[in-house]
Amino acid sequence: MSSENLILIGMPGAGKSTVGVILAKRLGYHFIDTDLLIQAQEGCRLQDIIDRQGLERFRQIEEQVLLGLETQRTVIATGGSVIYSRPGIEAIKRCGRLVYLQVGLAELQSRISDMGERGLVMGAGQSFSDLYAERTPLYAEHADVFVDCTGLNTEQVAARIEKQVLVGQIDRWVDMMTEKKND
Ligand SMILES: Nc1ncnc2c1ncn2[C@@H]1O[C@H](COP(=O)(O)OP(=O)(O)O)[C@@H](O)[C@H]1O
Ligand SMILES: O=C(O)C1=C[C@@H](OP(=O)(O)O)[C@@H](O)[C@H](O)C1
Ligand SMILES: [Mg+2]
Repeated sequence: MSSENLILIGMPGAGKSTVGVILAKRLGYHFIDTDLLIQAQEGCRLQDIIDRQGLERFRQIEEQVLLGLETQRTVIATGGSVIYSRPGIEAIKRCGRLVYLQVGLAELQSRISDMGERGLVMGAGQSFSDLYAERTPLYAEHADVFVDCTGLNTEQVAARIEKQVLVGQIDRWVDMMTEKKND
């Protein structure tokens, strides 16, 4: 594994926080969760920020935390709403590879029981399935690695990410060597 960071993206409930820490242990990497960085900085829960200061302010705070990331050899679990910030996405792209945890809508819904307390960045009148439809193409647009998590437990997802990231690195190395040979 190289020294770059691995950044987990995807819908709320996809397993970014849970799998992230398992993956970090497997790789011997550090682990950070940008949601926890926000909570530590603001001294309250995400839901409290949204309730007291609104969605727009939450998004600004999240963007500022993404822009301030300075880590190496770290698995970074992001919040599902990072995808709305162009500068935020550019910042995390500079940090490492974006790994998209793909989980179907029904599976996500079965995992998220605390929708009203989870602090989701969701417009008035928007349903979870609206959010899924809106965001899925955005995650896909920015992902470097796509991980199909269907039917896998957390350990299996972590193992799949590790394998796919490694294969991606070998592919990139082979491409580089081929380009050099053809120069
Ligand atoms: N692969 C999985 N299989 C079953 N449950 C999972 C899996 N990944 C995560 N979960 C569960 O789904 C819920 C949301 O996981 P979490 O890591 O908080 O997701 P995220 O950080 O992407 O919002 C948690 O209860 C977690 O235990
Ligand atoms: O997708 C969202 O709108 C959000 C997801 C949360 O993180 P998880 O994706 O880890 O649940 C958290 O960042 C915030 O409450 C907003
Ligand atoms: Mg999370």
